Amino acid sequence: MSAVISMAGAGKAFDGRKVLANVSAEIGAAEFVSVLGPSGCGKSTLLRLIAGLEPFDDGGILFNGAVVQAPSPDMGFVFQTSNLLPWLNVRDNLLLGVDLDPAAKRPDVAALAELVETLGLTGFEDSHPHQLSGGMRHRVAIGQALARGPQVLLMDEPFGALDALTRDRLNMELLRIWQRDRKTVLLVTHSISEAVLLSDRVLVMSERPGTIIEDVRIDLPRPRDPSTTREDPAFGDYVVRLSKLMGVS
Ligand SMILES: Nc1ncnc2c1ncn2[C@@H]1O[C@H](COP(=O)(O)OP(=O)(O)OP(=O)(O)O)[C@@H](O)[C@H]1O
Repeated sequence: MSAVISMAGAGKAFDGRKVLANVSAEIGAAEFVSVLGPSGCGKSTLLRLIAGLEPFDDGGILFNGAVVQAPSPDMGFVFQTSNLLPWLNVRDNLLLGVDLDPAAKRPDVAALAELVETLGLTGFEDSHPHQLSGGMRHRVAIGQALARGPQVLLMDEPFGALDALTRDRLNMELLRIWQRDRKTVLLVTHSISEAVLLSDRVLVMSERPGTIIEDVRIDLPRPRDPSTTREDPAFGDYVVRLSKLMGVS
């Protein structure tokens, strides 16, 4: 496996308090990896270190073999709360990150139409955020990250605030995009079942200072689908195993 993201003994402290300690893991090309861990263990911080939004203190974090020192256009970031600007329509919101970054390549008309189609937003290009459902707004936020054509998608609890049905739908759309484009995805989630449903591997973190205590490979057949995959007894076994590791069963 050629590592796209490689962490070796990475650590981070804020105001002298250790948040992350000795984090080591490798994430390969086109892998879908989720991160689970107790609240406050440093999951968002870890994603921000990988994204180059925050410097790490100890160890190393490499992206395609180079030390991460600053954000890269090859990494797209989807935050917990979306970054949509209310006065811009869907099209302009999708292009926001590209337009703000002189190094980013603007998708042409055909590529933008394809992105809108992939996101299920065709016909809503001229709508403004207040005219969209919560799920649609989340899809625009994912689209903002995809518009730059990144190799890696870093997602920080992007579906946390959504109802179960919308969450299932967006999970399926995410899997479809991932399967089609073979992107590397690193997803922070609080949902054990979401992590099992989507991932090739689940990294389980300890209490703060967070470190990776388990790397669980999810050997469920693909393509996956919420209803059939959840009926697979192996799915339940993974959920039980991860719940035990998380101390919630
Ligand atoms: N910029 C910062 N300055 C100071 N402390 C910070 C900063 N960012 C995060 N922290 C602290 O680091 C710890 C880890 O925060 P982080 O958001 O990474 O955890 P998390 O695992 O993502 O939490 P949650 O699951 O609740 O979203 C928390 O105690 C938080 O207060």
